[in-house]
Amino acid sequence: MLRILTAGESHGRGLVGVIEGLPSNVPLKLELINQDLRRRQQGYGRGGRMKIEKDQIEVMSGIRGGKTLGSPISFVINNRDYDNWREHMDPFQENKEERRVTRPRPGHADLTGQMKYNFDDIRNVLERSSARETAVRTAAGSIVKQFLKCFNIEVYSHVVSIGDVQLNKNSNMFFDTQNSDDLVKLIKKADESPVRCIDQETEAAMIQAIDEAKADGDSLGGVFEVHITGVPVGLGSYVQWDRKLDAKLSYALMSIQGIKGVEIGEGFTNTTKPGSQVHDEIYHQEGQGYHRKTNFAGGIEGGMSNGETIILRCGMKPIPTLYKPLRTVNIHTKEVEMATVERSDTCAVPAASIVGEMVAISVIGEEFMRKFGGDSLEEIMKRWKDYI
Ligand SMILES: Cc1cc2nc3c(=O)[nH]c(=O)nc-3n(C[C@H](O)[C@H](O)[C@H](O)COP(=O)(O)O)c2cc1C
Ligand SMILES: C=C(O[C@@H]1CC(C(=O)O)=C[C@@H](OP(=O)(O)O)[C@H]1O)C(=O)O
Repeated sequence: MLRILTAGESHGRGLVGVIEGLPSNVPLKLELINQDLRRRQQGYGRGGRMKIEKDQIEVMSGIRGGKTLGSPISFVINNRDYDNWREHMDPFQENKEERRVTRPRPGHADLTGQMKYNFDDIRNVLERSSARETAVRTAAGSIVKQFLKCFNIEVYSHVVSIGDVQLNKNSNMFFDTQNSDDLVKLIKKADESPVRCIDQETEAAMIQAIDEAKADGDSLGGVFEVHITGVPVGLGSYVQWDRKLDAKLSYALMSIQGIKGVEIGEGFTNTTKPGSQVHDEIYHQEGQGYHRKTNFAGGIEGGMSNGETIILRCGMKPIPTLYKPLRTVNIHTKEVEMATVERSDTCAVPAASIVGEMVAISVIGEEFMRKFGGDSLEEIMKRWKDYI
C-alpha cells in the first residue's frame, strides 16, 4: 500500500508530507522534485503569493545517499510568507477580535467549515482548506513519478480551456494513438508556456480572458487534461467496486481544491454517439501485441488500464475569492455584507494541471505497487519484467 498524508496551514510555518510504501533503492533526485514544485507555482493568473514563495523540499527521513530506504519518506516545505502572517496566526495576538475573518466567501469552505468545526474566526478554516496544501501533494507525486520512470511510465498535462476559450476539439480530443508521440512533443513544449496550452493562438486568447477577468475583479475556471503513458495492462480491477482504476483516479482528482468534474477519455462526448463510433477496435501484431488505433476510452476499460495512454480531463470552477466580492452574511452580526477579500489568484487552472499530474501519478504508483509490489526496486523490476 502506498499512502500519502499531508499537514500544514497556508500561512503557518510550513507544510509536512509523509509517503509510506515505496520500495528501497529507488534513485531520487531532489532537483527534479523542486522542478515540479516550481512548475506548480507558475502558470498565468496566479496572485501575489507565488512571488513570495520559492517552494523547496527539505527531506527529513526515508532517503539516504540519493536512494529510498523503504521506510516512510517525510519532508517539509517552508512557508516563506509565515514571517508576514505571524501575528495573524498567533492565537494570543493583540487585536484578535479585529483580525477575525467574519465574512464567508461564497464558493470557499468558509461558512460550512466554520459551522462544522464551531469556530468564531474563518481563518481557522481557510488556512487548511487552501490549495497551499497541493504543494505537498506535488512533492509526493513527484517522488512517485521518479519511481515509475524506472518502468517507463510518464505523466504530462496541458490546459484545454480557460473560461469559454477552448482548444479546438480536433487538435487533441480525438486522440489517435498512432500520433501519440507527436502529441506528447506538443504537450512537453506547452510546459514552457504561461497557460500550458498546446496551441499558441488559443493560448493568447486564454491570456486575454484571464487579464480581462482580473481587470473586472472576477475569476475564471477551465479544463485541463492529464496523459499517463507506459502504464502496463491490468492496473486496477473489475472484481470489486473500490478497486476500479477509473474510480480511484476520479476520487484523487476530485480531491484537488476547485475540481468539480472528472472525465475519463471521451466520457461525455461518447454519450452523444452510437457505440460503433465509440468503442476502440482491437488489433494484434507480432512484436506490438494487442493495441488500438483509437483511444476514446482513455486507456481504461472495466476499471483496468488497457495498455493505451490514460487520458483524464478535469473541470475546475472559477476561483471563489473575488476582488469585486459577492454578497454574504457576517457570521457575528448576521448582517448582509460583501465577502472577505483575501489576496488571491485570478485563475489557477495551469497550476492545478500540475497538481492533477501529481495526484494521478500517485494513484498509478499505488496500483503499480499493488500489482508488482516488493520491498526493493530490484525485486519489483523482476516481477514487472516477468509480467511484461
Ligand atoms: C493551485 C490552486 C490555487 C488556488 N488558488 C485560490 C486562490 O487564490 N483563491 C481562492 O479563493 N481559491 C483558490 N483555489 C481554490 C480553492 O482552494 C477552493 O475552491 C476551495 O478550497 C473550496 O474547495 P472546492 O472548490 O473544492 O469546493 C485554488 C485551487 C488550486 C488547485
Ligand atoms: C498558497 C498557494 O495558493 C493559495 C491558494 C488559496 C486558496 O484559497 O486555495 C489562496 C491563495 O492564498 P494567499 O491568500 O496566501 O495568496 C493562494 O495563493 C499555493 O498554491 O501555494
